[in-house]
Amino acid sequence: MAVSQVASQTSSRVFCLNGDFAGVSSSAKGRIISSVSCRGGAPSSLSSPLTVSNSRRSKGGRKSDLRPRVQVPRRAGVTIEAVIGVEKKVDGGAGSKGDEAPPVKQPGVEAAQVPSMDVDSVTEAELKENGFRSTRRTKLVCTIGPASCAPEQLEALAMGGMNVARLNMCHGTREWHTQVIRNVRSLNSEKGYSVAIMMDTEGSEIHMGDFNGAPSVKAEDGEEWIFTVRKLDSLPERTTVVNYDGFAEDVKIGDELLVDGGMVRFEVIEKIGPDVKCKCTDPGLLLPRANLTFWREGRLVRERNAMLPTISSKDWIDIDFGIAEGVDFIAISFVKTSEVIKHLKSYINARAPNGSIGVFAKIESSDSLKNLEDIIRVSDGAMVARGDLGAQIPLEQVPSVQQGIVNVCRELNKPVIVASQLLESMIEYPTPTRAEVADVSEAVRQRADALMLSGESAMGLFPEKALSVLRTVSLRMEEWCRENKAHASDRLPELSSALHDRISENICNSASQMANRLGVDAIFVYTRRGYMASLLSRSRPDCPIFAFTDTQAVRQRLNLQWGLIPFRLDLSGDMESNLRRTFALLKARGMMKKGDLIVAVSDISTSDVMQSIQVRRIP
Ligand SMILES: Nc1ncnc2c1ncn2[C@@H]1O[C@H](COP(=O)(O)OP(=O)(O)OP(=O)(O)O)[C@@H](O)[C@H]1O
Ligand SMILES: CC(=O)C(=O)O
Ligand SMILES: [K+]
Ligand SMILES: [Mg+2]
Repeated sequence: MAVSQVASQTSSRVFCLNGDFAGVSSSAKGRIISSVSCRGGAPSSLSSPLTVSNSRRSKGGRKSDLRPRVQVPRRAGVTIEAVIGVEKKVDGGAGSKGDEAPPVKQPGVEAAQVPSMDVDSVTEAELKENGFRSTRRTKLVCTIGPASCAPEQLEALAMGGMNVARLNMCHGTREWHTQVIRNVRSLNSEKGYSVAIMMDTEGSEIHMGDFNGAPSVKAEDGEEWIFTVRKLDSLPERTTVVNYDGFAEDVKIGDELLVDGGMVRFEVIEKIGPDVKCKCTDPGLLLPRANLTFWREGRLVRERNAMLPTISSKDWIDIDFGIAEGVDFIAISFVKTSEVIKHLKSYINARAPNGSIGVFAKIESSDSLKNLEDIIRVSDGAMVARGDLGAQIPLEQVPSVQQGIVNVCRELNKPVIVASQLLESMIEYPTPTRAEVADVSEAVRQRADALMLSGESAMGLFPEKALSVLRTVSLRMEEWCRENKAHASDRLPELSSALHDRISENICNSASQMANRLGVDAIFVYTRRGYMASLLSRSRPDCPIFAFTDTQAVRQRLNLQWGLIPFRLDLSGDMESNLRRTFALLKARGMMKKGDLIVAVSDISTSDVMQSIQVRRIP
């Protein structure tokens, strides 16, 4: 389809307010019909014809020293360097309504009229201290447990950069979870953090019980243990309960039982009614409710497990609890097909305002790998749950599968969390192994949206130290990637075939590319549903993305996406007014200063200019 056809079909035109924009040929002055491609052909969509010839970057801090060739003085003293927009014709008029000045208000006055712009207080402090460019792009998730549930422990994690608190419904009582949610919420409201909450379902996995309240129990080599399906109030020594009633019936003598994917191993030696006697063949620490898989003749026994529902009746009760508590994300364990995600999403939509809870698919079974694309397509994001995944597929396949899942998520524009054992040794020790640092770095280099701590923050001795390792390793690797232009040749396939979405996608890809070439300080996006913000995040630009949205739920959900700094702000339909107000508020709070250069895009369209890219210098 030719560009002109596209344009006529949508009554859209591409224009450039400032025809002298650097690098644009003079023949294109005034109207650049082809400057933003609305056509297919993914790779080329990333290489916008807008080549900016005089893009220069200074060494220190990489602040751009690009001077506008023509500065068009505009309203309220704001300098517009360039505007490139896709205009939606509403009334057949030729002019852009964007040129019509809305009522001019002084920035200071507006700031006073709009008292609040909410942004995470830790991010705000980092921005002020280190400047835009050095903010962390990779998001951090902490599993909350006995080592991190008290208000002061949660606050230490929030201060340390926790973006999302994860509650694993395998553990803890309803009261305990309610209290943790309450603690996080009060920290957010009292101290200005914006920690989101993720609920992780138990799923129909087979796991051990608790050990009379002990944090862990050692199983020694050659020891005989009883695995029982009896409901015991108090456990005799070397005994554990198994939560799955069919267990004693299903296992066979000679089967191997793997605890947490092989951290500890047992061999079945005798069946005695509801009890199964096993010998420890690989010693190690047994954690409460550790996951169990059983293997026969070198193969995982899956038939029984496969019969169990992905969402158990207990999970549905937990999900109702999550909806009632207004959690931001629900992660579903042991997803096998896309059907269960679709079903859950319609269940949630019928009970909670549309889209306010993000549904994440945990990829941790071989079934989920078979249906990976379908599952991710219908989910709001995914988790590479390497703990259980490593028990279901050979361990040596986990790294390449991880890279594959991260790639699919990026292609389909879904946030992805890399989880489990990132810093496992830090459960007990204050420093990580070199191999763990390499593993964390690799996930950052793969450009996963988020990294997750499990036992390290839930029941380890050093939750804050573990979080700080994730933070510093992420920052360093992100910097390395930028310095080495490690991702300059990344190609993303086109996401959608619907024209409106393709325009958004091309606008965002081009905006990111312009931002990189111009070396701007930040990209601003004004977005109601967060879609444009996610598209910008997907293109992984060199600078941070400030995402302004008017709903708290969207702001919380953007917390989990790479490179986004979400702000909650009342938005008007007029882009110019949004921009001026944001500049004033950010300057007043010391988060930006005169002369900073930004690229701005928007999907807010109450006026007839739908989507546009602007390059602005802060007045
Ligand atoms: N709410 C909690 N209460 C007590 N202990 C917890 C809690 N949450 C986690 N833990 C402890 O931390 C360990 C690791 O936590 P996590 O929830 O990530 O486990 P996991 O078994 O990897 O996850 P999953 O069950 O989803 O596969 C658990 O084995 C458990 O000992
Ligand atoms: C996080 C999780 O569920 C796993 O790694 O198995
Ligand atoms: K779980
Ligand atoms: Mg798991």
